[in-house]
Amino acid sequence: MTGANATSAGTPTTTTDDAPPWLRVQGVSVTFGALKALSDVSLSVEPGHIHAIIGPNGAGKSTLFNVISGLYRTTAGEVWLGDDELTSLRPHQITRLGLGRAFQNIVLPPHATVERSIMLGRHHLTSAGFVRTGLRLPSAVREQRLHAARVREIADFLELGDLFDAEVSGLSYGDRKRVEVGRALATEPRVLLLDEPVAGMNATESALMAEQLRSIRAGLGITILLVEHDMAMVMAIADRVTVLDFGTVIASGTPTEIQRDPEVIRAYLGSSDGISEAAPTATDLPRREQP
Ligand SMILES: Nc1ncnc2c1ncn2[C@@H]1O[C@H](COP(=O)(O)OP(=O)(O)OP(=O)(O)O)[C@@H](O)[C@H]1O
Repeated sequence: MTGANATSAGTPTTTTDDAPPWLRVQGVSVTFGALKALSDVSLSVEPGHIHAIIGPNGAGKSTLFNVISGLYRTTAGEVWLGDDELTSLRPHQITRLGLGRAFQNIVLPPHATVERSIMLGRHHLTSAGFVRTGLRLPSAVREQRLHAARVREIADFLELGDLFDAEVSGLSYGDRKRVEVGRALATEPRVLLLDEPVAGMNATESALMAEQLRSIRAGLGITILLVEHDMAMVMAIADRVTVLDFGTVIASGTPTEIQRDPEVIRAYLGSSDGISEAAPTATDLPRREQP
């Protein structure tokens, strides 16, 4: 597979042995009983972009992420990563193809250290089995060293180096979220899915996360697809934005285009009446609660 390589320097690098893949969602529908959570949703995520999915509560954003990462099955439609169809694959197979995901609710074991937590992301890359590792065979030891070096690089890259041996349970919320991003980066993704990366963070933590997402894109060449309710963050870092409402795509474009789109304003506010130059833009929009 492609992805980032361990180097002796502190900054991880990315191999360039093949072109970065497009992520394509084509005509995806998902139903839960009578509920249509997604209806004929299509979008393309360009390599090297930060692409945001936004929409009011219940719009289908998490369902879409769960489809892309193999946790939910589609009723119709397809998902492709480059030339690989993901639609019927299992999550670990999708991870192997280069699609990593950081979850909104942190699932890291509380007593694990930062090092152990990031290492969890490398499980599928470990070929040395339990017995070889236990016997400390040279090949297994070599492999362990490479993984350890890579984990160290990722921690340093995310400015978690000083916390390397600390237990995750003792970290601030923002640091724990960054460890979760580190775990996802350790899977060596070509495309990284981030589920509300700044939810619950204070302003300083959000600013650091935004800066690090830009670095992940620019420094590692990793495409980012994120779901986020924090509009200021989305408008500041996204190249493209896709807006979902009631399971359908109602708009797609640059942040500036999306902020002015009457359909988007209507979706968030419930009405487009009276939209004018002075009307609120999507940056100011409140969440619409589902009935
Ligand atoms: N496993 C499930 N079983 C039944 N209904 C579900 C399931 N997952 C999601 N839904 C429903 O599908 C619709 C879309 O939910 P989803 O969580 O994808 O929205 P969302 O845009 O992520 O919302 P939020 O911003 O509140 O997280 C909702 O009506 C939700 O109740």
